[in-house]
Amino acid sequence: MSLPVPALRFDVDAVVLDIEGTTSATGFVVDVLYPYSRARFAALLCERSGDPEVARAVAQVRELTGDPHADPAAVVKTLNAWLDDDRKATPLKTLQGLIWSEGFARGDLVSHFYDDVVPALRSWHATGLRLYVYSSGSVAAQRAWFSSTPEGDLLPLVSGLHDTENAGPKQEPESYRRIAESAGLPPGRLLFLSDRPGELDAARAAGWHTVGIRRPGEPFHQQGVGDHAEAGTFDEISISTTGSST
Ligand SMILES: CSCCC(=O)C(=O)COP(=O)(O)O
Ligand SMILES: [Mg+2]
Repeated sequence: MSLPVPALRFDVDAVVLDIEGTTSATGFVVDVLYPYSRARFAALLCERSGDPEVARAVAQVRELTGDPHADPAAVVKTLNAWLDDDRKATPLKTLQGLIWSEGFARGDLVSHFYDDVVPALRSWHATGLRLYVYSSGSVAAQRAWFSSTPEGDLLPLVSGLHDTENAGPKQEPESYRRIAESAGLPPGRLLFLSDRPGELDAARAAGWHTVGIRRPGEPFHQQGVGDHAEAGTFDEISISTTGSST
């Protein structure tokens, strides 16, 4: 009996991965990580207000809310409201990243990956394909996420981490151009995997290949991924790398 042949085939040099809804369950992020950060915002702002990253994020919250004098309690209230809406605001993600990376380092947290993801990442990496992450979660959060997985440290598989701070918003083509430039690759040599059609549209507008990942139970599963190629799991995607860009 022969194995099923993946329907989607690409020749690229790099795959760029979204996390929530793509490599990993939104439910895990919302049910495990969000409460963990919610319980610690007040202490972080109170005890580490002098930390430059905390101070910068607080200043960004004040700017975004148009309230330059918001006190720590008001800032925490805003952060919690953004959490309730799963709003991907950069200062929220910065502060969550600080809290989560300490939680992962302490062993309180272990990340989640769908079953098909880690074998695919290992096998793609083994063929010479470069793997990058582009997530609304901060670079600090991504580093902790890939370091502390149920299958050990996966960070050595990853060539670079991108977030809304170093690349820009995920729904803007310019962000994808920035990532391609930092990887030193032409846009046609990059493949982006994401669950969100707006992100896939932006990547395609920048000249990238795209596959929408539609997993049952994920928030974007019903809506679909527009006219992008789609896969239910990473097993359905076959990637070769001829290195033709070098
Ligand atoms: C390790 S990142 C935690 C998840 C998160 O906070 C997030 O916003 C993920 O968004 P994505 O862009 O990966 O869908
Ligand atoms: Mg996502």
